[in-house]
Amino acid sequence: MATGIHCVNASPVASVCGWRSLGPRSASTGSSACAGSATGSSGGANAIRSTSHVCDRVLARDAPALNYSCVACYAFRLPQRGSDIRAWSPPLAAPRLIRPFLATMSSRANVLPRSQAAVSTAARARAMGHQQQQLLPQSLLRSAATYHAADFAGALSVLQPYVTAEVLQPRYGRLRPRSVLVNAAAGGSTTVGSGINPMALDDGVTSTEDEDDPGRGSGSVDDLGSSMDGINGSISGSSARSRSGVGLTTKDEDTIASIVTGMSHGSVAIIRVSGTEAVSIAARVFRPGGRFRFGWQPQSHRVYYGTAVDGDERLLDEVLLLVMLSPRSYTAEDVVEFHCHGGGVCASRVLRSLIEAGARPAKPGEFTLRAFLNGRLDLAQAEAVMELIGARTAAAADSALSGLRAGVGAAVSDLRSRCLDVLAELEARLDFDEDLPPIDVPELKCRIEGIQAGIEKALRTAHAGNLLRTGLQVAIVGRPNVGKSSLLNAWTNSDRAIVTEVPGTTRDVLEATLSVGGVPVTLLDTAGIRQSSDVVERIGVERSQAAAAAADIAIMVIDGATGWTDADSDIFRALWGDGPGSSTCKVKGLALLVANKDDLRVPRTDNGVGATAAQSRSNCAASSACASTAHSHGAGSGVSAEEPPLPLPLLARETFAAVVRTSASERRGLEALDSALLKLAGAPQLASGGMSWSVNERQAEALVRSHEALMRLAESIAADMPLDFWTIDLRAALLALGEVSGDEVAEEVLDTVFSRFCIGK
Ligand SMILES: Nc1nc2c(ncn2[C@@H]2O[C@H](COP(=O)(O)OP(=O)(O)OP(=O)(O)O)[C@@H](O)[C@H]2O)c(=O)[nH]1
Ligand SMILES: [Mg+2]
Repeated sequence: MATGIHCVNASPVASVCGWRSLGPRSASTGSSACAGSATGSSGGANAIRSTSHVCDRVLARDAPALNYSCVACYAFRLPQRGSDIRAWSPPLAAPRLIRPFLATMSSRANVLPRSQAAVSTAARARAMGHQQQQLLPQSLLRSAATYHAADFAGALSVLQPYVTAEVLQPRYGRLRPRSVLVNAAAGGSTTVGSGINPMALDDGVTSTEDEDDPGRGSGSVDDLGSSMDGINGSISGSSARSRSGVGLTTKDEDTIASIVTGMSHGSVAIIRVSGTEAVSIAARVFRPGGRFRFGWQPQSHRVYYGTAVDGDERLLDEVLLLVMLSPRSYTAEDVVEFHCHGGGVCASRVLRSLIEAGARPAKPGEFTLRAFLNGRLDLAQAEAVMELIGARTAAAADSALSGLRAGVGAAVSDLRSRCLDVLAELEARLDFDEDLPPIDVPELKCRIEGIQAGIEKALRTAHAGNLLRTGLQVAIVGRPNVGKSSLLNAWTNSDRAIVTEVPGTTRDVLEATLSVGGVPVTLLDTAGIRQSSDVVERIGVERSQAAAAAADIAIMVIDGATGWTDADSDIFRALWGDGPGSSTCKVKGLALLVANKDDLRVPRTDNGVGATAAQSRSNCAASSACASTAHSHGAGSGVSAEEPPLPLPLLARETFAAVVRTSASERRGLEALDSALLKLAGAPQLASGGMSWSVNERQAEALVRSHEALMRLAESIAADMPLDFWTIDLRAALLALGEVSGDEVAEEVLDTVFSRFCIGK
């Protein structure tokens, strides 16, 4: 026996798993007199002595059996010896930190001498599915927090039986948190007699209730979450209190309510109520109809018909009530939804009545925040919810859905766990250098490069993801009458813009939206640019130039039948050129050239006759008679590929990334325009629907930091720096990866993320 950590080994569950054998010298060294039984069964004073002992050993790094506690200290940010234990609050998203803990456990088992049982425990821990592991965190964290009030050895002693019990118990429903705790306590953990009884803080879910309630103990995954909630609730409250007064991310016990369907004039409006009091508050407002009129005991995932009333029993609306009890709800809390008549008035009245009955109006993003804090979603998934709600195209929604289904989180968790594996190996060398074979540096480098490649792969999704989220603003500019408004109408398949043969028809900037290969595009039709004495037209021209300068992509339209003219050169000089004639509004973004009215162009022949003919017809370019004649001549397909290149001044040729021939009146060349736009925007694969999840700006920034830290690590390895330096960079990489999923994230970041949500989300 080495330390208080080994107290757990005495627990029936843990000893079955061979936990004791994980430390190489645990059985033989006998380096401490602080046996397990002393920590747990003899109560507070011994526990504290034991804790000090454990701390000493962690700091001295001389106790092999404490490797796991090092990892847990790191994962749970347990305080160092001497720090005020009361100031500790678990990291906000610590629930998911247990996964790295498990991963490390596994990798330790790979590098350290161990028993066969330990290997199989570790292997099974690794084999545990993502969802199962997600169930562990909250209860572990919160239980750990309770025990932590006494000492962190106690906290770890709670973690271990959970982990081992989870490994051993494929049927989660058979596992009762209380019984596990009792096991831990009986096995010598610090709980009993430590002065803090975690059950005393319980939200009233006693083990008897758990045992008796078939709905909560039927063995499903959800049921475990439910039964653990009693424990969870207690510590969440205390940890929340310790963070009180800070931003939105403070988890509180209020029951919140909000209209979640917006105030539009739909036929149905939904009000969501979430929190421990959701059912009782709803019961004060809801009057069931039919056979429930004389007695109503709401059951989860049932819909009830009835009415909503105010405090004076005045009828507010006829409603449907949907009950979703914890943890099988969006927030993992008790949730009740009122489905009212739409139109705003009914829902507002019912919401007011719910607030009078004790609910608090939800803040923006608070439902999703609770889902995150309760371990229902990771941070990347929470962000995906926001993206899904705000998606403007089907491709953007698909990408958000893919993120919501743990796309980003899973990929980053995998990278993180690989980082932890490497870290575990390095730390093992720091702890037991003399016992272990030297590090295989080429193999280590290879693993680090693999992680970097994974980060780079995730980063490659950032640009296309950003395009899907924010879309593109595209301004159409050119001289009057070249067909800008016609092009906007044809492209958006609408009659949005007025089209006439009178030059100067469009006077102001006009907007229309469309999806180009899944990218939401905002098209801006502008007034034709020319010198004018008309004050209104002059203002219109100024706005055209400003729109072109501000857009992501400027499309300059010319008359494809006449080709490039001097008037086009003037506009080009004004928008792209320097010196005389250039405007103050310069186009800095990307540029395309569209040669419209291609139906009027006479194809060039080898002797150039066509060009002359087209030139001679330029005066009637706008007339429909000419258009039909040109068409009968079999004007081009709209794509310049098989056509001779359009003669352009050198500077223009260098400025425009592509030249596309179109006929707005015949709706030709629009696919070529789509492709050119996507290619220019850097997302050609979007057109083929080849986009799944993508990282957003915040996640990309964290991934870049992580990549940089791994680069530094590679440099440290190349420079043959001491191992300690390697671990510093590796920890930095881990920290940055943890920010993506929210495993390790500052409260301010959470506030920023969730404040972008709107009310009711
Ligand atoms: N034959 C032919 N005529 C076109 C085409 N596109 C536009 N036109 C005609 O050209 C004329 C001007 O079209 P608009 O779309 O109003 O041109 P605009 O560039 O918006 O003009 P302003 O608003 O004055 O700047 C109309 O008579 C259109 O029918 C085309 O592709 N082929
Ligand atoms: Mg126009």
